Amino acid sequence: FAPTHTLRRPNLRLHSTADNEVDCLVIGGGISGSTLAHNLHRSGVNMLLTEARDYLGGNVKSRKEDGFIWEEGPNSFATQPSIVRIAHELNIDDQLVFADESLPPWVHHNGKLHPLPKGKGGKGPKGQLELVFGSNGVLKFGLLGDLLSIPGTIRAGIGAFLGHPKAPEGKDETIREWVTRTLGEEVFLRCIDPFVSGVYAGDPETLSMKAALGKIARIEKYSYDIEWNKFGAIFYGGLARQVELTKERKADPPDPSWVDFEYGNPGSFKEGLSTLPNAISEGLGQPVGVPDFVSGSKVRLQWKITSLQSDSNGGYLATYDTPEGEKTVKAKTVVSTAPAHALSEVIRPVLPKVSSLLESSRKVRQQKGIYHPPVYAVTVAYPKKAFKDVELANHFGPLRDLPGFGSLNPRTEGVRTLGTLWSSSLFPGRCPKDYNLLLNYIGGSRDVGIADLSVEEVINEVDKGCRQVLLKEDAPKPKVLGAKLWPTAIPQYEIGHLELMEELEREEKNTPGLWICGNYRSGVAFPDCVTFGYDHAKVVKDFLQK
Ligand SMILES: Cc1cc2nc3c(=O)[nH]c(=O)nc-3n(C[C@H](O)[C@H](O)[C@H](O)COP(=O)(O)OP(=O)(O)OC[C@H]3O[C@@H](n4cnc5c(N)ncnc54)[C@H](O)[C@@H]3O)c2cc1C
Ligand SMILES: C=Cc1c2[nH]c(c1C)Cc1[nH]c(c(CCC(=O)O)c1C)Cc1[nH]c(c(C)c1CCC(=O)O)Cc1[nH]c(c(C)c1C=C)C2
Repeated sequence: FAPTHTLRRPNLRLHSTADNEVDCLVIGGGISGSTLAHNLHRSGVNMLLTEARDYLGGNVKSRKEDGFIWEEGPNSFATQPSIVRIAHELNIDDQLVFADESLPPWVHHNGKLHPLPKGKGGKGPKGQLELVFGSNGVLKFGLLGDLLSIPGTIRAGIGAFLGHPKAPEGKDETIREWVTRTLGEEVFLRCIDPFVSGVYAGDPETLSMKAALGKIARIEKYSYDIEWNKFGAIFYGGLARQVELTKERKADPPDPSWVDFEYGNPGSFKEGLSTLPNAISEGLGQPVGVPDFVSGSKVRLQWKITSLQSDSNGGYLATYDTPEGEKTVKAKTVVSTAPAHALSEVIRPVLPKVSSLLESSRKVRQQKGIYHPPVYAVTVAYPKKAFKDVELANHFGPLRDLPGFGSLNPRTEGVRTLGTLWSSSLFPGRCPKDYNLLLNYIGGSRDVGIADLSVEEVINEVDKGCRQVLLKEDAPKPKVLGAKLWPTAIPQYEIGHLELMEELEREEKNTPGLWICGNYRSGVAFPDCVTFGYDHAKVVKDFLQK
């Protein structure tokens, strides 16, 4: 094929042949890229998966040591069919573990823990209105302990059952604006603010409601769509969403050969989430723990893409920095799943406009691009006897048993840690019996200074937070298992995000066979990434067949 070179890169090597030639090149071996590669390979596409790090999984990284199993990145997934399907295909379905569905998330308020409502089987809090969003966009109504005051409950009740002011025409509302308009300030501060921390580590004053919590934002539209409700009372929208969801699930039921699962139930694998990318790696011919070139493998580790250009045959030529020096790959189609901030320079030759749209997609705030704040994941263990001697509300039992998903700290409560996952309560075998294992997330959009602290300082902050919420005053120092900084952790779907994505889609039409994807486009949740891998493989296959 014809040599490719541009004036912008005078030092570019001229290639008479590429080191590899494939039908589909996948850039980035996180959960999005590896599941895509698995599906492409399975459907017979000649593909290559390239990853800058020395392992597959991206920010999914499970560790095991001294009788403890813990996660450095995501903790669990809300189970969806795409996960059960891929586990079945990879023959790791016997490794799947699901948490007890009735374990609620708790919110720390006024020195006490308050349970948030859970789906079926939960011991529903008693006393006040329960009004909480599930991430699938279903509003759960019921009774909510004493987390809300009586005026707060009345305000939420009016918004939920009677109606609320309409959104200003055409405005991209922030999460804070949307929630205070529909349900009031108190629901925002005590329920939604911590929920936003627990998903985006984000700032509800800059996140776009439609972009970040689109499924929930749509319940307002559903409520207006219902003829007999003219005031937007979102309860009816919640019902409409539930009906829609039930229809969707009936239309596409799980395969009878898959293991039984409950939609949305927190899940993982016995040895942690890395089980999935590890199984994909093995399936693609790259043994786990071997970062070097393996003959016949469909994976290249430690390959960092530096440039992507069009070639004269309508395909693409990718250049990589690798341990063996510069390498090139010629591909009919290319899918990038690398983070936006890693990609903007790479795609400048093919998509200059998208390149500048994504230009500042990193740690700097208030610029173009997609903001990715830093988050520390700190795993610590304390002996069970170090936990406060208190009984939890709603007959959940003693705090030391940690009967829950975890605890969230609203920004109003003076605890720096955003939230603590009660890892050893969720899945079996995560730590010795006399310990509780806690995964703490600290930092995020509202606390970017966390990245400037020393590891010891971060661990001290986490220990202090655990003492404020969970531990006795005389609790011993924790056993620290891991403290991992993700400098650009989770893409923030801020005001203007949807417009940016629309522009990306328009520009992408100029480069057939090249797709710029990732968790900043198809959703940040682990199951969203797995579903993307399944859906996008079909898009690539269709394109290649045409
Ligand atoms: C701390 C944390 C906790 C989370 N908790 C949860 C949770 O509990 N549940 C949940 O559902 N979701 C959670 N998430 C979100 C979810 O884990 C992520 O959205 C998901 O793992 C992203 O996968 P990805 O493949 O899209 O991106 P990534 O994992 O970022 O993968 C992108 C890959 O591209 C590679 N790359 C970068 N530059 C280049 C280059 N130049 N050349 C080649 N490769 C390159 C990177 O090394 C990386 O492996 C969490 C995320 C974080 C950070
Ligand atoms: C406090 C900080 C964080 C906690 N988790 C995350 C952060 C930043 C990251 C995260 N957690 C979830 C997602 C996916 C979102 C989705 O749409 O499903 C992300 C990006 C999952 C999640 N987190 C909470 C719930 C209820 C869920 C969905 C269920 C599941 O995946 O099993 C709430 C929650 N997050 C954290 C805590 C301590 C907590 C509740 C107590 C930590």
